[in-house]
Amino acid sequence: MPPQTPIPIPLFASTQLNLLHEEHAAEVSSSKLASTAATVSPSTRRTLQATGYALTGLILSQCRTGLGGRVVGEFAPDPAVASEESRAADGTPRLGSHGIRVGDVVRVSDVAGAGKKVGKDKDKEKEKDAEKGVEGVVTRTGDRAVWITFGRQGGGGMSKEDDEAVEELWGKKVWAIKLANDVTYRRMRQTMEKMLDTEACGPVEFTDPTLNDSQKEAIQFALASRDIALIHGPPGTGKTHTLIELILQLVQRRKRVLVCGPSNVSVDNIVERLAPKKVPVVRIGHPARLLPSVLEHSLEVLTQTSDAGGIVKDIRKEIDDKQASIRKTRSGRERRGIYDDLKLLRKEFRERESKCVDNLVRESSVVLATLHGAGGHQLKNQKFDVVIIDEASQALEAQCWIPLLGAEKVVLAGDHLQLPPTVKSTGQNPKDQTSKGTEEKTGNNTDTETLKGVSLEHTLFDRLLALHGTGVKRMLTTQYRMHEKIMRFPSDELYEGKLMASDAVKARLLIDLPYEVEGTDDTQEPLVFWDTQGGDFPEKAEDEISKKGALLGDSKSNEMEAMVVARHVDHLIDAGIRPESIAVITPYNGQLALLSRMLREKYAGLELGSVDGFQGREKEAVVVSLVRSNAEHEVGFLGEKRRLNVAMTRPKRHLCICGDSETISHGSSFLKHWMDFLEENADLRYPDAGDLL
Ligand SMILES: Nc1ncnc2c1ncn2[C@@H]1O[C@H](COP(=O)(O)OP(=O)(O)OP(=O)(O)O)[C@@H](O)[C@H]1O
Repeated sequence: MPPQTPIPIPLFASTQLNLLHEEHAAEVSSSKLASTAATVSPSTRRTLQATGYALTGLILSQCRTGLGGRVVGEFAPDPAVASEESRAADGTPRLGSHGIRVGDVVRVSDVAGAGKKVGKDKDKEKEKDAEKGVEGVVTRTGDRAVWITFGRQGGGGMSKEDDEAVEELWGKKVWAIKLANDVTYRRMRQTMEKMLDTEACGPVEFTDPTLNDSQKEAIQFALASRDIALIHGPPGTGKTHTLIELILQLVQRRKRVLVCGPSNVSVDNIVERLAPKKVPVVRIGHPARLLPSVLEHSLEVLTQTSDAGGIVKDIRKEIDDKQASIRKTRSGRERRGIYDDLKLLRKEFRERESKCVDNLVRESSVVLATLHGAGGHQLKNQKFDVVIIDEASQALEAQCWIPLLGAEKVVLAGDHLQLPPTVKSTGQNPKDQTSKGTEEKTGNNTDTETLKGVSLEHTLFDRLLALHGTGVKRMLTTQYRMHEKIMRFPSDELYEGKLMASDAVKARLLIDLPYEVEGTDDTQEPLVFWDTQGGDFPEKAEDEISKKGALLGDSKSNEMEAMVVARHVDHLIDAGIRPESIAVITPYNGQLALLSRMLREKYAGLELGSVDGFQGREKEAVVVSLVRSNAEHEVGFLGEKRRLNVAMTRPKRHLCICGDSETISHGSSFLKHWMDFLEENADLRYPDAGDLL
């Protein structure tokens, strides 16, 4: 696949089909007008001419017999109605501008009776007469005439009726109107449908009975697509779950699949879930970086353990023995001889190993690697029918192209409404860099987004969506993580209200956890908002220092708000919630440092992290500290809705937001909606600054 992706054929074909349908409908409506020609007034006929549908004010000036015995009629402007301006210098009338072209199917009929008011029955008769007209194909157009060939399209010559109908036209004022060209339309449609006849994925027998409808549809869509399919998986909707079934379906269809992800964890996650399905898989990558649970599938381990690895094992032993024999040899000449042997053995070893690796990879229908790893020597010259990229909206576009070059078809799974890959300053055009702190730069602020108009944060997933529209993707719509109330806002605001909470999770509360939890205001409430508005919880600018002591830029913190967070955590823990079921997240490193000082030692197991770092994770209860509270109503990179989306979609049973609604609601319309939503739907609480101190 070249880097500049051409429009995928199915998409092209389906778009063309839609356009053809519209075109055909327009043509049909104009031909309907033709069938009511008797009631078409001269002015309507002129309008039809002006819009390219008709040619009026004609007379039949000549007739001759053309190929196949068909009659070719020459139609010239009626000299009686042609205006002075429309005449040539010698006085011959000209046709004037019109939209009738060679190849158009037209009906030529008598204009007599047009525009006359007649009784209902007579009206119908006139319509019938007019319908009689005669159909033909425009075979030539000129300045002073058009030539229309009559007779059936597709062979058969002239019928008696056609002959008579043409005969009738002599001496009459006639007009020609374009008809819906059914033959041409049908041919074009058939061609487009053939292009759409993707791989005829046929009925799919799903191996996993738990798949929901949107997951099944996404799988069918991906199987049927010829070159590109995007699977859009909002938080907790089972992207990976869906990909596993897709891989199994592809294997059943004897397709060779390369599965990639931006990180080792993302790839291992799939290996782990695929392995129990008894599909032979090979995981490429350094064993030291793989999860222990997937090691047995690693290429390096397989080279030693599989049958194919036997030939390598033998020679390895020979090398070891030779090496040992060096020590026992005194004679220099003998030693040199052994060294020579060793050299040859090592060469042989490398050759055998590379052959073994090659065979192992070649024989496995599912190969897994990170995007980066897919560029390694093991996959050189390997061809795959389908490349699947999980977490594609977390990967840089350039990375995605590593496995894609040479791929026939790609399936990308991701969610472009969560955060894109983190791009440090190295990825940015120096001209675009501002004096702002690092945190504000890694966000998607408009001033940091561009790299001479191109942003590294703009992923392939984004680009394909922008290029081809939503027709190229299918969205998974049932989520298996959040309580219904936690899901509501992100669903309505970002996912067109299409998310549904599965029955298993939609009403789950902390109090229902499988260990003893006390029923409190918090453990029985999925959504809490501690609103710090009023100016008593002001933010503070903080220098952010790197581990090596360098000044990275400024961050923000909010000590009073941190106390609200800490108190909420205290309450959760007092009610029996285990620290490991809780996460405290914040977009600002300054605040994270502060919260860590307050909570890390107090509650071992409690997770503290940045919003960005928590993407892809989940917890039973999540407390979010928004930090920003200032008279200027500045919200910094809280303005990035994908960051807020990540923050608010991490919890399963309880989400607690701490922030200043006054400052935050001024940040963007998204933030305003969110604050309004929380005010109406959350358990709204106002902390007392005096109480906390
Ligand atoms: N059809 C289903 N029926 C029941 N549970 C499901 C179904 N699909 C997914 N799940 C569950 O939903 C959870 C999330 O699934 P998975 O890890 O595949 O989602 P994901 O979209 O890759 O996750 P993330 O949102 O973290 O990217 C898992 O616990 C999985 O078992």
